[in-house]
Amino acid sequence: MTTTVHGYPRIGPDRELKRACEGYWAGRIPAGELDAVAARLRRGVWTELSAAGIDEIPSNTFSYYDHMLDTAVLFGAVPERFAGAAGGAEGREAELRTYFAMARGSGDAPPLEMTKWFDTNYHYLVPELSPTTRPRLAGTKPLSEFTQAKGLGIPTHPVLVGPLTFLLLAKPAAGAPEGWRPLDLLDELIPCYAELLAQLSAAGAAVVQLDEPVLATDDGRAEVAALERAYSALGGLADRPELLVSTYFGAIGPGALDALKRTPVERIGLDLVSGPESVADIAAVSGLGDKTLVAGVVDGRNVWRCDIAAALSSLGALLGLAGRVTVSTSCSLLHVPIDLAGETGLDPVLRERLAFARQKVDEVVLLGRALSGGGDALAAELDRARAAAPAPASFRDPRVRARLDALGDTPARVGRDAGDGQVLRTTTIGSFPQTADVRRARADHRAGRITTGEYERRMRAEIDRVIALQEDIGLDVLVHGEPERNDMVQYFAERLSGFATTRGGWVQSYGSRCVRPPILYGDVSRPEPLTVDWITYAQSRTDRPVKGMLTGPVTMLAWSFVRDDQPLGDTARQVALALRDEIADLERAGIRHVQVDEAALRELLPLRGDRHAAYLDWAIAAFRLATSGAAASTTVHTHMCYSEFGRIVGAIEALGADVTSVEAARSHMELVGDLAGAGYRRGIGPGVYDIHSPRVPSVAEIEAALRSALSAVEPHRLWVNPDCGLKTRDYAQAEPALRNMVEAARRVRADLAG
Ligand SMILES: Nc1nc2c(c(=O)[nH]1)N[C@@H](CNc1ccc(C(=O)N[C@@H](CCC(=O)N[C@@H](CCC(=O)N[C@@H](CCC(=O)O)C(=O)O)C(=O)O)C(=O)O)cc1)CN2
Ligand code: MET
Ligand SMILES: [Zn+2]
Repeated sequence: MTTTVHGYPRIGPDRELKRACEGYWAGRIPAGELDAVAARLRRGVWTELSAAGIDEIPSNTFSYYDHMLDTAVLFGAVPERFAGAAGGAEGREAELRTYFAMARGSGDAPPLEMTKWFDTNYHYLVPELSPTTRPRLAGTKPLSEFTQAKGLGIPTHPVLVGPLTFLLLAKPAAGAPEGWRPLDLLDELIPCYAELLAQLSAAGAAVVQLDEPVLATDDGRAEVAALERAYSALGGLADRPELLVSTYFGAIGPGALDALKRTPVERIGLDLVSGPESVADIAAVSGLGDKTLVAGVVDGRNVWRCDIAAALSSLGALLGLAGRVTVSTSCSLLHVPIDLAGETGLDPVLRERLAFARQKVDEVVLLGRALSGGGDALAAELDRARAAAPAPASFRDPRVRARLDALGDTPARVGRDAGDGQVLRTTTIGSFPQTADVRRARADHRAGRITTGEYERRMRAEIDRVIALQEDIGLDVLVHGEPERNDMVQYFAERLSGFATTRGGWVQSYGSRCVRPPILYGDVSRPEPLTVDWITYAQSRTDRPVKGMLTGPVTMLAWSFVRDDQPLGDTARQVALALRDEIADLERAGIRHVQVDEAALRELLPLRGDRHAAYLDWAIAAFRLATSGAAASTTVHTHMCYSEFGRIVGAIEALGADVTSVEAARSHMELVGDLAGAGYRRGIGPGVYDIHSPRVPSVAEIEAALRSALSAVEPHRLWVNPDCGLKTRDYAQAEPALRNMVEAARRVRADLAG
C-alpha cells in the first residue's frame, strides 16, 4: 500500500512567499532573492513530506502566483498586450515581470481575469486563448522543479494541470469568433504535453500527475469524448512516465470513469470525500481492472481529523476493485492551513479534533501503514479518534436551537426603497484601504504594545478620516471603512460563540493574499453587539447616512471551516439569527442603511446543476432570516463578488434586499440586463470599475458604463459604486477613482435632469 498527497501549501509556514513576492513587486528584493526563497520553500515541503513517510511526493505544486497562470505561460499562451511588460529587462527578470504583469496588470495592460477555483476561496487567473493561439512548450518549470528535488535526493512526481481542465477553464480572448471554444485547441495542445512528458521521463520522472478537477463539474462531464481522446493520445506515447489522472471536488460519474478506464493511463485519482458515490461508480464500471486507484480518503478541504476507522473500511472495500490502491488526500492540501502545532491558543477539546495539512499527511501515512499490516500505531490512533468522536455537549446551545425552532421560516421582506426622488445614488462597498498604519496598530495591539483604548482611538481617527474624505468626494451613502476588521469573516468569527479563530492558520486566497478561515465548530450565538459601536461612531460624524456593514450567513460559512455533523442550512440559520439581532440593534441605534455581504453566494453554488435548487433554498432562507426583521424604512443592501451570475439571477430577487451591488465592470453591464430579464425589480449597483486592479478609471469610461446600465434599469434603481471593497488598494488609487466615479454620476444625472 503506497501513499501520496495531491499537493501541499506553497506559501510557506510563515507566509514567506507573500513577503518575498510583495518585496519583489515593491522593488525591495531582486529576482535572485525571490527565486532563492522559492527554492527554499519547495525544499522545505519535499523534505517534510519525505520525512513524514509519504511514498510519492508531488513536485510542481509550487507557484509564484497561481498554477493556472503557470500553465498558460508553460504553453506559451501569453496575450499580445504583455509583449512590452518586461520593459527592457532580460533573462529571468524579464520572465518574472511578464508573469506578474499577467497576474497584476502593468501600464495599460489589464491583468488576466481572476475567478474562483471551483467552489473554493482560491482564485485562479483565466487563460485567454483564441484560434490564433499556437500552443507550444515554452517553459521548463515542471522539469526544473523535478530536477531540483532530484538533486536533493527526493524523487517526485510532477503535477500538471490536465489539458481538459486547462482548456475548459480558459476563456476565448476578445475577438475570438462566436462559437469558438478553447477546447478546440485540444489536438494542438496534446503534442505539447507529449513533449513535456518525454522531457520529464528523460529526466527520471516515473509518474506524472495530471489534475482534472473539471470532471467534477457539469461542463467537464459533458466532455467525455474529449477526455478519452486526450488520454488515449497521451497514454499511447512510447516515451512517457506512468500517468495519474487525478480528479477532485466531486465524483466524475461512471461515464468519465469508464472513458478513463478505456485509456492506457495507469492510475486514476478519485475524491471519496466530496464524491462518496464514486465507490458505486467504480462498481458500476466493474472495477478499474489492473489500474491503480488513488483513493482520496483524507479530506483536503476541511480541518476535521480523519475518521480513521471509516476510512479504513472504505479503503478495504476498494481493494478488490482496482489493481492497486494508493492512499491519498481528497484534493491538494492547498486549501487548509499548514500546521496545527503552532495553534496553542485553541481549546484543547477542539484542537484534539483538528488536522491541518501537516497532520493530514500523518493520517495518510498511518492509513497506508495500517493497510500494509502495521496494526500497532493504529490501535493507539483508533482509540484517540474514538475518544474525540462525538461532538461534546459543550458545543451545543439549546437556547439557539429553541429560538430558531420558534421562528420557523421567514418570508422575504417587502422593501420600500423607491429612491425618495434621488437617482444614481453613489456609495462604496464597505472597506477603504487598509493602510500599513491600520495593520500595524492591530499588530501592536495584539502584541500588547498598545492598549485597547489606544487601538480604539486610532481606529476612530481612521473612521474620521474616511468619513471626511467621503463627504469631500461627495458620496451619498457613506461607510465607516472597516478599519477595525482584520478580515470580513474573521472579524465576526472572533466575536461570535461557536467559532474559533487561529493565530497563524493562513490559506492562500489569491497571489500573495491570504486568509485565516475561522473554524465553525459549535452552535453559533452573539454574546454582544458586533459592530454597533463603530457604526454609530461613524454616523455621529456626518449628516449623511452611514451603512452598517455585516457579513452574511452563506459567506461566513463559505470562508470558514464548518462543522460537518449537521446540514449547512441548519448552521447558516444560526449565523443568520445572530445577524438578525445585530440588525435590530443597528436600527435601534438610528442606522438607516444596512448591508449584508453575500460575497460568496455564487462560490458555494454546487458544481453540479442538479444540486443548485437545494443549495439556493437554504442560502436564500438564511439571508431572509437575517434581514426580514428590518423595518420597511431601513434600506437593506447586499453585495456579491464576481460576474458569473447567470445561474443565480433568480435567487438575487428572492433574497429580498432593496439594493444589490455586484461586480459587473468586466462584463460590460450585461448583468443589469440579465437581472431585469429575470424580473428583478429592486435597486442594483453594477460595479462601475474594477477595484482588483491599481488602474484609475476615467470619468468617461464610468460614464459610459452608467449610460449602458440605464438602458436596462430606471435611474432611481441604479446605484453607482465600485465592484468590491477598497481594502486591497491604496489611497493614491482609491481616491481619484472615487472622485471620477462621483463626477461621472453627476454628469449623467445632469443629463437626466436637463
Ligand atoms: N475571507 C475572505 N475571503 C475572501 C475575501 C475576503 O475579504 N475575505 N475577498 C475576496 C478576495 N480574497 C481576499 C483574501 C485576502 C485578502 C487580504 O487582504 N488578506 C490580507 C490579510 C488580511 C488579514 O487577516 N489581516 C490581519 C493580519 C495582517 C498581517 O499580516 N499582519 C502582520 C503584521 C502587520 C504589519 O506589521 O504591517 C502579521 O501578522 O505578520 C490584520 O489586518 O490584522 C493579506 O493577505 O495581506 C483580500 C482579498 C474573496 N475571498
Ligand atoms: C469580498 S466582498 C467585500 C465586502 C466588504 N464589505 C468590503 O468592502 O471589503
Ligand atoms: Zn466583493
